[in-house]
Amino acid sequence: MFVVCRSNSSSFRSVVAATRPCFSCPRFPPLIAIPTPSSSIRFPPLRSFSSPRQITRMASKVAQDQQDSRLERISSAIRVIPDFPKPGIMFQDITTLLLDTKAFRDTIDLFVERYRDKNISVVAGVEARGFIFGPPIALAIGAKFVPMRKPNKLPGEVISEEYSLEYGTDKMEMHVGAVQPGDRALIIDDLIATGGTLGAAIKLLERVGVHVVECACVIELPELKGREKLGDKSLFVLVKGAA
Ligand SMILES: O=P(O)(O)OC[C@H]1O[C@H](OP(=O)(O)OP(=O)(O)O)[C@H](O)[C@@H]1O
Ligand SMILES: Nc1ncnc2[nH]cnc12
Repeated sequence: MFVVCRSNSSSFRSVVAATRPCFSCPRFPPLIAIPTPSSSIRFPPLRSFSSPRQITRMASKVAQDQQDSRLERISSAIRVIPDFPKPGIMFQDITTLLLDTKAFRDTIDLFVERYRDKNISVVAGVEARGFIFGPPIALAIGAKFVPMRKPNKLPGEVISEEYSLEYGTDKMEMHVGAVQPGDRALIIDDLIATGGTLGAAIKLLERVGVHVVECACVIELPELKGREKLGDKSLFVLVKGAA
């Protein structure tokens, strides 16, 4: 699995190669502190920085390393289950990510850091797993949360859009009146595979005059070329997995 922070519309990209075995949620063994006699401690020489630019470069390297370590932790916390829900599917299970409070918080923080200054008025979450990540992001950036639901779940008047999936077909519905023309939306889901789901969400929102600023997912399965279904819409993902 690749740890990646990627948007197809910007140069924001930090990639660290990492592997993620199936079935497990591996953790690094704890570091063991070995007592050292104080007389033997050797400190590296202090470096002097000759220009503010060098200091800025150091600071951005530190920020980059912190981001990469967050992405690695998120990647490691996602479990992969082969042959679920049917043979040939490598199921990316985010429930293990939710058990890791640091990785879950980092996931939300990375999205909030990206979207808090983008003037987003609606976070549209796709059922079911977009309902997990969407609301905390919406609250943090001061946007309303709108659920994009499976058919016959919403009680009010709905508009709907059919779409095809990696394993079947489905329909997505949204309440009439939940969004207004001119709203600026972020669409959030846990994963993009073939892109059918996000494509349907974009269509639903655009049909009622909403501007979709970006789609965001925790995981992308690049082999399935889901990005191609999004037209010119930008997609931001944290990690990539094998289909
Ligand atoms: O890019 P696509 O090929 O459209 O697939 C991605 C969608 O598939 C999964 O949901 P699923 O349809 O399995 O529904 P669930 O979250 O309710 O289980 C996933 O959570 C995405 O919503
Ligand atoms: N491989 C996969 N893992 C989890 N959710 C999915 N939705 C579509 N493909 C999926």
